[in-house]
Amino acid sequence: MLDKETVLTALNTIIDPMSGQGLTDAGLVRALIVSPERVGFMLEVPQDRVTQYGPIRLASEKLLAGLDGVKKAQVVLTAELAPNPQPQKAASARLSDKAVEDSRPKAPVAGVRPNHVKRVIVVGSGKGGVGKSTVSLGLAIGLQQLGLSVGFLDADIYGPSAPVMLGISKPPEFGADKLMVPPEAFGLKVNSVGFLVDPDQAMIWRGPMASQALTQLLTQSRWGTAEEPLDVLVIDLPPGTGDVQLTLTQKTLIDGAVVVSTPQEMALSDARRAVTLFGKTGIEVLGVIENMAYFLSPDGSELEIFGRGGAKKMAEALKIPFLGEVPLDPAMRKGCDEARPLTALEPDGAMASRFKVMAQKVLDGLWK
Ligand SMILES: Nc1ncnc2c1ncn2[C@@H]1O[C@H](COP(=O)(O)OP(=O)(O)OP(=O)(O)O)[C@@H](O)[C@H]1O
Repeated sequence: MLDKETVLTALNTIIDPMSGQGLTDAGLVRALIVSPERVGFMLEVPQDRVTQYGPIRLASEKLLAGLDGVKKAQVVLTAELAPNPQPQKAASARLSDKAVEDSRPKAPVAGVRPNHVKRVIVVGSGKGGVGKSTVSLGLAIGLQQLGLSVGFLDADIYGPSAPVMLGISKPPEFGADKLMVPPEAFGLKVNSVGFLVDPDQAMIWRGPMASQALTQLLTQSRWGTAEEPLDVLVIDLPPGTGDVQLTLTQKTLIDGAVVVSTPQEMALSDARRAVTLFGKTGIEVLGVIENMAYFLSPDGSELEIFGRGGAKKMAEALKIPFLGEVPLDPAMRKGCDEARPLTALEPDGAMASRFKVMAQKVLDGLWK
């Protein structure tokens, strides 16, 4: 089986035109993924040099494709972080149908990206209790298992769950730079509104107070450094489409959103509202996930307890990607309650594979 060392050594034979060093030594090989399905990395270069590196991208892809045992090679050319503030991404061409006008990303919104974070995604749901936090965490772990550095911000003021799901009891400490240092759990950098306040108090926060606390968690946490920026920050939003979600999505430069729903019509109509909210704030919806799609019974049959397929149909109707379904799995519930996330503990298990596939789709949407 091919390993990362071999790939890095091979890539070092390609010379970076700027530094004269091999690509690996020059630090240009980022987010390297070596899996049985594919080998790939992000070639991260200064913004004004992107065109110059086109041939290097092609040469790297060709080299990877020629390595023994590689089925698919993919090199994504990306510009280094620009200073804040940056304009929000332009509207997506995919949401063009008149019928889904409301869910289209509108005019670009200026927002601030947290320092040293390359991409920010939000995970939302219209309705509470659909498993948004469970799915957000699964996606964050999936992205990390694909080789990225990942942060997880639990912004759910109505029910912060990261401290319990990940077993973190101590709030973050402050560094010399007066920034919060997010504690690490299962390879993720984690911060949560639950570390700042008693959850019972958070429930009764008025909109502006809650928004301010969330902005603080976002911008005053040391997610990454200039030398080691964070690849992706996953934000678990509070359920619904109220002021808090609106303010957060307007003030922050967000690269994409994922919407979680269960199959029932009630949950779906709320999920549609969440898609609309993202559209209004100029955020591209990277996809929809159907949680609790079915229950796999011990005899192997798939029981569709809440119905199945509604989220996929909704995604098709709104012309947004469907990322996949997550079955009801008691081991998943138990893992969350006991701070033993199933997909982190069983990285080769069926549930982890499912989340890796969805994380890959998110990744493809973020770095297209
Ligand atoms: N696919 C699943 N299989 C089994 N249990 C699940 C699954 N998804 C979520 N759960 C369980 O359902 C409960 C609610 O999930 P979670 O807290 O993730 O929902 P939420 O949408 O974030 O809720 P809230 O809106 O209250 O923040 C939790 O006990 C969780 O472990």
